[in-house]
Amino acid sequence: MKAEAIDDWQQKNERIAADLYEKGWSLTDRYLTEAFRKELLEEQRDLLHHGQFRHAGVGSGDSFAIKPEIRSDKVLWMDQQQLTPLQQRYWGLMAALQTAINQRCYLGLRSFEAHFAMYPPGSFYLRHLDQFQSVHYRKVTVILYLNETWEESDEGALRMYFPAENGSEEHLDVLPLGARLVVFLSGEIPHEVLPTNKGRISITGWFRDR
Ligand SMILES: O=C(O)CCC(=O)C(=O)O
Ligand SMILES: [Fe+2]
Repeated sequence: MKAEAIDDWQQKNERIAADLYEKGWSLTDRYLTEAFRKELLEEQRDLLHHGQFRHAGVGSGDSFAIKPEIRSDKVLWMDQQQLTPLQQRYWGLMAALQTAINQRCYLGLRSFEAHFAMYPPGSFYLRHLDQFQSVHYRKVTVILYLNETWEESDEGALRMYFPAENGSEEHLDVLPLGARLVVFLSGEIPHEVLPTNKGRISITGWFRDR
């Protein structure tokens, strides 16, 4: 990579880490080049066509269950031991982001896990936190959208909830625009995926402290 390209990533990562420190979440558009986004999308479509995706579940360990009334997306976990060259590039970007977050936020992030996600038309994920009751090691959520195009009428926004000044709550809707990266504290920001009208494709990852 050219020196200025590395500077560019470094700057993006430092700003994301600063946002996370100051307000607990961050949004970056054009996190990836169009070429890289398209390659990741193609690879994900390929894996989908080969039937490798499974219905996602909720909870972990003994409490894991497939609950289509709570979430109806399909996922494919990446295997760190068997990453394709393209997935390695994504993993490398996330490693750099993890370093930037650790330097700024002292979260002690030590490992990363990620899955491809596909929300078929009509699917959703009801309001939740990304930390499970019994499992606290997910510290930071990072979602990268890969969609080719997205209009307001396609719906399927990520809705994040925040405490408002008067003790009530406000929310922010974020459309899953291609190459958009959303990062937030897994244990602090309740969120949901509103029903989508169109197939919705992303990679969701979590930085963990163990
Ligand atoms: O895809 C999104 O916008 C959010 C997905 C999500 O909340 C999750 O996988 O835990
Ligand atoms: Fe989530």
